[in-house]
Amino acid sequence: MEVKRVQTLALNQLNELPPQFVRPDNERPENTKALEGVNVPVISLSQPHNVLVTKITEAASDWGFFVVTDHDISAKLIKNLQDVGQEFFSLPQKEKEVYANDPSSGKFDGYGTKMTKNLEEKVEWLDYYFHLMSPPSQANYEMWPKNPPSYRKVTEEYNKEILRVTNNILELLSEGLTLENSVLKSCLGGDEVELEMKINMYPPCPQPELALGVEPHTDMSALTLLVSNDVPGLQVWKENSWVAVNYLQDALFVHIGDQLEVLSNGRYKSVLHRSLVNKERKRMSWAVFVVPPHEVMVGPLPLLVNDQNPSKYSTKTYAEYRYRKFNKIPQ
Ligand SMILES: O=C(O)CCC(=O)C(=O)O
Ligand SMILES: [Fe+2]
Repeated sequence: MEVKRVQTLALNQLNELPPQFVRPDNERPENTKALEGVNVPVISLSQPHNVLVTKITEAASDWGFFVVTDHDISAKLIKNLQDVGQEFFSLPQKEKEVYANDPSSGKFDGYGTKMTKNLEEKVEWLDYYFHLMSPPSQANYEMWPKNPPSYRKVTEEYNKEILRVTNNILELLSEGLTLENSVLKSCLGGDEVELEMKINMYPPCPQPELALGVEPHTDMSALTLLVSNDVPGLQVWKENSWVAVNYLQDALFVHIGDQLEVLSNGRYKSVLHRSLVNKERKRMSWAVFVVPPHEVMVGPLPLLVNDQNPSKYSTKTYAEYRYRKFNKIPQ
């Protein structure tokens, strides 16, 4: 079935947002404004180890979100990643459609646009590109963009760097639970841990106050590490309000996802977040989801469960978790 892309729709210079994108009153950005004067935690990875563990642990418990600086991923590499992603989305529509995915038949990799499942469900103002990056033995390079030609080289390099930062953050978060620093990584499959890339492309939107880029959700990953272009839009939920995440050049936006909330038995919070869109400018973001292989069982770590802290979550394979989340079946 042919899918109408948001990018194609946006090219028509619409004055009005088509009705399938118009959110109900209580979801509209104009009625759910972000708190002023509150800022998300920003954490430099180059500070003394003990301070770093404390800060990351606090941010993961209080916010489920933090911004990371001094991660040593070069500005040049981030720029290259953004360039190849932008170049892909600038290709003629026909060339992009070659990579079209089809989630309804289990083909998640490729170029996609989320569609309504029923009449009430509103559509998000974005197109995306999704593919597995890591481990290399599992990646299906056929489903990676072949144009621009440097897409693969740049993305493989970014994959290596993001894996290094992921390992570092997982060690710090393990220590924050007073566990050996290797524990969280091994719960996620050790060297088999998977990294998925999702490039989000939010075209300029005629009435951004009525629409959402991505609707409120928590990520089903363990961690998500995201960079965006210089158009702000991400908001995180904190104590009953939205808090806008300011753009910070070359910083990584780190989200705690559902799998770390489960493993930590609720000590770390999977952050509720959403993204807004912009009237004049396109917004783009590059989200890397850190997930366990599908067959890995994930549940609260036995060391964190005792009489005072009974288990709050059931243990199941990541595949089962994912299936339930996609189909909105309670976990
Ligand atoms: O674009 C963003 O900043 C957020 C995207 C997001 O939450 C997601 O892709 O899961
Ligand atoms: Fe997300």
